[in-house]
Amino acid sequence: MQILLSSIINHNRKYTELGEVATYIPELSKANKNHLGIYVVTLDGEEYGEGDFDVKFTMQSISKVVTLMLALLDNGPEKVFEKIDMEPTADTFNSISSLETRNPQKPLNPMINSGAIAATSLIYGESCDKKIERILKFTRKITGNKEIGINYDVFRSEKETGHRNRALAYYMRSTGVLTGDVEDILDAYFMQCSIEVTCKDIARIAAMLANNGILPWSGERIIPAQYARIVKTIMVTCGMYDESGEFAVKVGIPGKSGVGGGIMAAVPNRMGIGVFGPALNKKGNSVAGLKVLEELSRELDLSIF
Ligand SMILES: NC(=O)CC[C@H](N)C(=O)O
Repeated sequence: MQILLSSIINHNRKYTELGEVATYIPELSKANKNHLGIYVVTLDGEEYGEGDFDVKFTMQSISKVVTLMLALLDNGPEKVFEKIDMEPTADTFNSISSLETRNPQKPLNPMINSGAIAATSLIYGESCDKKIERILKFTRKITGNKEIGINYDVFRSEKETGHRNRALAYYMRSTGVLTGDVEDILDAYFMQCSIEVTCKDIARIAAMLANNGILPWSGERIIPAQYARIVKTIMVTCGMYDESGEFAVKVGIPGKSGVGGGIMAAVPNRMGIGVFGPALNKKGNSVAGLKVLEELSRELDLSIF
């Protein structure tokens, strides 16, 4: 496995040249576009890291999986899916149009920004501080990494420039999807996106999902198997935004990407994978990260289809 991962990282690094680091959140533009790393956690207890697997990056949209799990634990699936739909979209992750044209009362799914902001609003805790404290605690528990925290430079950068998310949130406030203080909900959303991790951390979250909600290394149940199934299904249909179809065909693993360059992939009953490469394609997914997962899936026959 180590040799395989090393060769995959080495010959896919050239693809980092084909993408660009995100600049719409100014702080993210400081990333090194040539970084590429992978970490694998198998369910029988083996771990492998290659390339830039220990470089820190912010979760960005990968955090949407964490907050969906917590929203499910807090409210149950019925209440969550009364507020947020579970339908894929062919629009971009920050699209506004579908909110009005499809169903003003329901963002399309929890993996795009509108649905994720709604999911964050459902997390128990009357203020941003309370919600984020619980999100951090939950993330530390799943990853086993007590050091996990927020990159406040990225948080401030997004808070200052996140007008599009602000537009989505105020629109949802007007249609009753959100209740309460919109800025406070947005702060919680921007903070969850700014949680700093490495490939290892997201591989561990993926391993728990791959293991149907149980931490493979301790046997501790984090979420019911039914919630793990819901989350993995939504990752398949919506996790790579408007590239989810192509990802399902080429990689075939429940995955979730973020504009920080991370991709988290949960191979049911086999392994959790964390990939990092901040050079992104036009859809906001890691260019070389996709290539790495495509090759690994082919080599180890990981597609669930
Ligand atoms: N695709 C992403 O990773 C988007 C997350 C980012 N924080 C945003 O809201 O725009």
